[in-house]
Amino acid sequence: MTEAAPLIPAHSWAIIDSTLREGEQFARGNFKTDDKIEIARALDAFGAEFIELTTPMVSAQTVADTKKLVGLGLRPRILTHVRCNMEDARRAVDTGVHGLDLLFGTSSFLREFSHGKSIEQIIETAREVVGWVKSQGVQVRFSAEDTFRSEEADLLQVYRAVDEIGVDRVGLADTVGVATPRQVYALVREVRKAVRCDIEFHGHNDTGCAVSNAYEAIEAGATHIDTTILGIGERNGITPLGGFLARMFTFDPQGLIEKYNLEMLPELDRMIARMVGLPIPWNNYLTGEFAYNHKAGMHLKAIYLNPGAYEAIPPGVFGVGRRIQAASKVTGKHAIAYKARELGLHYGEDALRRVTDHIKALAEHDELDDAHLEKVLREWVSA
Ligand SMILES: CC(=O)SCCNC(=O)CCNC(=O)[C@H](O)C(C)(C)COP(=O)(O)OP(=O)(O)OC[C@H]1O[C@@H](n2cnc3c(N)ncnc32)[C@H](O)[C@@H]1OP(=O)(O)O
Ligand SMILES: O=C(O)CCC(=O)C(=O)O
Ligand SMILES: [Mg+2]
Repeated sequence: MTEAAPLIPAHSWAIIDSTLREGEQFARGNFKTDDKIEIARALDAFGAEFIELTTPMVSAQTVADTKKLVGLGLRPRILTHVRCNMEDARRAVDTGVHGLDLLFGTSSFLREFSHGKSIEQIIETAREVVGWVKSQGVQVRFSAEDTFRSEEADLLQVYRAVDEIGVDRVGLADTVGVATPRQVYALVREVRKAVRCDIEFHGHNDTGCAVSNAYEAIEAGATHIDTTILGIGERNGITPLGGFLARMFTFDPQGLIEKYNLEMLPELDRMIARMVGLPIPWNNYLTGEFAYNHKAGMHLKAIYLNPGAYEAIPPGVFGVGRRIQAASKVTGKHAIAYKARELGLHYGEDALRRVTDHIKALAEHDELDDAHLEKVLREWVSA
């Protein structure tokens, strides 16, 4: 019997990691040349398909860093994120990057308060800029910034036009993190019907939907997802690499294992936490301190028999360990018996009930660590 094809095969989408672009817009993101090299090399070792860099318009240092990163000859394709105008495009192509991620705001907010251009002017400018970038043999993506507060008719007009001009991808950006998963699915579906090129999704996390929105985008036909390590970015950030991988792992575990060096995730998260001077959040996807902490008696009974009973994703695949917290007021006799057996101790049924109740009572008042639990278990046997 052949295995059923995965619901969403891992080879149907790629990661554009924007830690070195969106991540530089994070409150504490201010990467120096050496940091950028370390991040880019780590993303290469991990297997990210694309690395997006901040526009070279920022500074001479950014131009120099961009050239240096391109010169490393890494496997991920190096992209830079630039406004849709000829000056920025020329400066970007001069750095030797493999692709330009162009953007132009299409919502009334951005047309009125940012660049002041009409939809017709946006298309006219895109024609000139995209045409020129393509003529230089460089990949190009065109994104409608603030997509989900733009008029659908305007979006389709813009996307169809840039598709005809010859972009490699169009981008949908949930710039203020307002889109719902259903909206993302519906709009990507419409865009999928309207263009032949690839489709990229960039989602902010203001309303907590960045991972689900990225997933819905893929389900609807998107081919590229923007992530950053730990989700760093403007305000509270974008789709985190780890959260996105956790989501996608459940559909095609083997595909992800073959595509990426998943065991590197804790190292990537620690690297960025160190560089931005913040701890990894305790509840972070996969790598948070308590992401694999098991505590309740009912859970522990089953976990000892088969960890899959209370884990969607085996932690070892992502280089993470599990923690069994057996000594608490919510523990149960199976967990205590298991802990005792590990110490070579065995209790009859009555003794097990009594020692379990004793531990639960102690834990009502005090935090019990493993050493304290061991002491209680040993004393109970000799008492
Ligand atoms: C949602 C996002 O994350 S979008 C990406 C945001 N990234 C960045 O801003 C990159 C870092 N930015 C910078 O270093 C600077 O903003 C620069 C170098 C790009 C521009 O700096 P300045 O010339 O000082 O302009 P400033 O930042 O104040 O204003 C933005 C300018 O970009 C224009 N602009 C905004 N969006 C676009 C666009 N998509 N295409 C072309 N021009 C645009 C605005 O109209 C404004 O131009 P104006 O001076 O003619 O009014
Ligand atoms: O270029 C894009 O698609 C995304 C730009 C961006 O960071 C955003 O809109 O939040
Ligand atoms: Mg963004």
